[in-house]
Amino acid sequence: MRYISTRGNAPALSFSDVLLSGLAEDGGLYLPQAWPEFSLDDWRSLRGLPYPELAARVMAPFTAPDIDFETLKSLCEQAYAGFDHPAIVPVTQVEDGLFVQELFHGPTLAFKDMAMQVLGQLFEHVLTQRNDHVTIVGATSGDTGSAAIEACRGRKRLSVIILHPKGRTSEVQRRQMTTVLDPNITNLAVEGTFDDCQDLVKTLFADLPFRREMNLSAVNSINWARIAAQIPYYVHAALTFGAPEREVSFAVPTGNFGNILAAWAARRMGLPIRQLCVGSNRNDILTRFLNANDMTIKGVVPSLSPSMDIQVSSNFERLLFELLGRDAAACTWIMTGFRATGHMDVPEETWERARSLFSGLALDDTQTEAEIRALHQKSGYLADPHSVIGIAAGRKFRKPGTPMIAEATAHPAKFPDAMVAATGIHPALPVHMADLYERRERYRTVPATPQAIKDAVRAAVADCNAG
Ligand SMILES: Cc1ncc(COP(=O)(O)O)c(C=O)c1O
Ligand SMILES: N[C@@H](CCOP(=O)(O)O)C(=O)O
Repeated sequence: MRYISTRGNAPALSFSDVLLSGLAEDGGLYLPQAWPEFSLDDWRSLRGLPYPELAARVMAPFTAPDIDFETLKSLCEQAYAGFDHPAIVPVTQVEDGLFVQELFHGPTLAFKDMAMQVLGQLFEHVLTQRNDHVTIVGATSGDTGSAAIEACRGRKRLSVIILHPKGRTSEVQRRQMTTVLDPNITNLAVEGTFDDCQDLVKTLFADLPFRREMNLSAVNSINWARIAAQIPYYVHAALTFGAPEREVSFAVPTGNFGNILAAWAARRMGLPIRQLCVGSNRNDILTRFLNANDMTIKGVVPSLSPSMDIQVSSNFERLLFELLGRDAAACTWIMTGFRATGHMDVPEETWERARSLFSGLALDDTQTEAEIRALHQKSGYLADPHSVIGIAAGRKFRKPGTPMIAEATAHPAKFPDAMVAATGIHPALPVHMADLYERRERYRTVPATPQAIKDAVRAAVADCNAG
């Protein structure tokens, strides 16, 4: 498979090159040159497979010919070996016609592990083949960072620098990152929001001399490999409910638009998905867009679901490119205008196309807390402040006869304060994290300027080489 940029001005690359480069050199995001399409029989042949094999079969068209199927299968088996549930992505019913697929059974208790554990294996495999080293610079609002750190710690061919917004993650999320002391891991607490962190990462990638000097790579969902590894769980859930003979719908708590874009990709590959429901918190730009074609940045406000405190949803660009009929010039024009003005001018017919498939619901903190409490009282299910927003969106938009599957993206133990406030229950951390509050932390606070981040990246790589 070859990949093209949404901005149309970067060379087409193979999977391995896309994995290592992350963002396209023209500032765009990579997408497959042609979408693989699975036949009804292809979908049926995946039924009953162990999750790692299913994941490899779904990802294989994206990674070929660079990675052969047996290698990919073995990498997926290693990636999911440490998950604490035999089904990897178990599904539970919470209400009539409303189900929850739990994506938080990996080492850092969030859905990011689903892709990041695979990425860790892929990086190791490709870099060993090429005898190369990359510097990963990533931005996190709380979960990507720890998942990336866990997947990459101790790997000699990777230096990892993670930017988190200072004081805007939960304490568990911060400690999951800052207590990892391996020499190839650096944590930067940035004086700004997640959007600032993400923008700084993109600025570093746009500085081509720096990018080449440091051999920069990405672990955020701007890296296509992340999206590719998030598609299989939608396939797994749909097959469980009778696909391809029966349609299903999904509801996804959404921030950077990566998770729900993976669901859209599964649909584009032929999986019968009826509706895609976006759940937002007070940072409701996506819901405002879907409801009123109002994609205007209003500034990020802290919420009970910090990982979704995002206003610039990077992966929306991939959807936009597709909805525009892959018109890279139009996509570039709209994205450049968005960056300059903070308002995205989406043509009416493009918006209508988005609305025909996606619906959006936003909950503020009071509503989120009430939803956690009500769901727990009615069904006994304890959902974290992110997952519950997806569940509420699923309930609102569910159509009779079509199962609605809401994605549970984080374990409630990552957000104890919100859980106690809503239910009085303090969910326990798993045994491997039981001493998290006693572990030593290491991070540096930096201003939100490109120069400060560049200096910190150079210093981190030099330290790593010296160590
Ligand atoms: C727990 C949790 N839920 C939801 C989201 C939003 O997912 P996405 O950014 O893929 O839209 C995130 C962060 O990305 C998250 O960490
Ligand atoms: N919510 C994320 C933000 C980054 O999203 P990504 O999927 O693009 O890595 C986080 O928890 O860091």
